Amino acid sequence: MAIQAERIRVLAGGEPRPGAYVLYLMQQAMRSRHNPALEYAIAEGNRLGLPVVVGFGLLDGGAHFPEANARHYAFLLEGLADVAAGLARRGVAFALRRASPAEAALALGGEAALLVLDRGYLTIQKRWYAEIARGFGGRVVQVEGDVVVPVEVASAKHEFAARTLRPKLQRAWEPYLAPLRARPVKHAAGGLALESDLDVSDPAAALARMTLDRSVAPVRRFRGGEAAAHHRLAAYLAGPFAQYGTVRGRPEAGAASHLSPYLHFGQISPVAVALAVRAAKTGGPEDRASFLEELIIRRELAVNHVHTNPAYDTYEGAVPDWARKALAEHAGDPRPYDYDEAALAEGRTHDVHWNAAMREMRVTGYMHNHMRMYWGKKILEWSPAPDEAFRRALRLNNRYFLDGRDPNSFTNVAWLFGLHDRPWGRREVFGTVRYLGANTLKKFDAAAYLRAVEALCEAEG
Ligand SMILES: Cc1cc2nc3c(=O)[nH]c(=O)nc-3n(C[C@H](O)[C@H](O)[C@H](O)COP(=O)(O)OP(=O)(O)OC[C@H]3O[C@@H](n4cnc5c(N)ncnc54)[C@H](O)[C@@H]3O)c2cc1C
Repeated sequence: MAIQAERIRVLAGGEPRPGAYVLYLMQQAMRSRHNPALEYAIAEGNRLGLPVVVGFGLLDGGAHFPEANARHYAFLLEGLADVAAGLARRGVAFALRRASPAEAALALGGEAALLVLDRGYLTIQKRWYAEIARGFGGRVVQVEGDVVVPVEVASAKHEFAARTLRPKLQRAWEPYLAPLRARPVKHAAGGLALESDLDVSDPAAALARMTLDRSVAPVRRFRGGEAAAHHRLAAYLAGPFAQYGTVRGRPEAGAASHLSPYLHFGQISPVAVALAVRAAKTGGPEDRASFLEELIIRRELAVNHVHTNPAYDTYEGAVPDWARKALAEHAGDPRPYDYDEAALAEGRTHDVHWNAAMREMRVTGYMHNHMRMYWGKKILEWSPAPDEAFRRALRLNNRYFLDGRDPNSFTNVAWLFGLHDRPWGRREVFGTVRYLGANTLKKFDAAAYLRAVEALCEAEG
């Protein structure tokens, strides 16, 4: 199947110039399969009689993502080892530069006939793409591969809630839910002498060579890379998926896919996941519909939010007026508990279930959606002010979750404070913003959840 035209945007026009290769600067879609930007670069290379080079810019910790730490970099480097090996098998070169993505693109771009980009939606990513389009001096094409429905096709405006985006996505998605053929590479890159600044074939050694925050350790629970992602997807569809429709809200039931870290790092394509879910022999219509609701509608609602609201990472910019007003009216209410951020991060509250959720996140890098909602709502309840609660929730989210710093992170943290939601009954601290209390814990086997967290944390050693 060809790459849909709506996925392709020309950021800098003109014909390809004379050059030694087609350069694809990989930034969002860190995979060698089911990657429209890569397939586009290969098709262009074949047409122009040129090999393809995949460039990657990697900066030491903190330079652009202050919350990123050894946990995230370990996962990313495991992914890059897979990428480099997968590309080599296809005859595509891989060159890593210890530089920002924009600097890497421009450094490797001197000999490129054409530059291809993939697409993410965070402000920092948009800045890189603009810098590249300005600085390259030739044709730059961006290919959007980490959403099912291209963001501008889905909606031209900031959507009010899932219910307003859902019909638009459902009307639009069919043509985009199509498999992507891996094109044969006609001009292998074997003859190009391009060294990488960091050898990613041994991810642990590469990690040791980087300067970064090591206070948050890599986890055993998730191994990075497209091979691990596809293995996890296959195992999931063979078993737990069959219960998704009925027990997806139960954190202890094991019905979630745990694919979010792979989706965040672009190690698996959402289209490939959706197609596999549709084709799965297990599960019924309810499981399929429920999973696609989360994977496409909720996930792409988050993309819509960060894409159309540049202030997505601030309380003032991301939380709707009605909710900020309601929270301000209750800013003076006494808090039932008032913890500082260290007490929260270390899971030292009066609430054993909350502490367990925080421990699961801190030690293993993941938490079930149901517990994330409870976890975040309590941060609002137990912090001195809503804007401070927003910053705390976001900092903890992005520091400990492997899937942190994602459009989903910013959007779901803002949801805690009323984004994409409606007013509910008024109560202390929350005003008319939705409250979650002890009842949340009665909807599943909370004791079993505590045992599961204990086992998961023990397995981390
Ligand atoms: C306070 C809070 C913070 C969150 N922070 C993050 C975050 O940092 N990164 C992140 O990826 N998700 C975040 N989420 C959304 C959601 O909890 C996770 O995506 C999900 O739990 C990941 O687990 P899974 O892959 O096993 O999900 P599954 O249940 O297997 O779902 C499949 C996929 O659908 C998408 N999805 C599921 N639930 C949601 C949702 N509520 N919103 C948007 N997409 C969804 C994800 O891509 C997920 O991988 C947060 C939710 C809340 C309430």
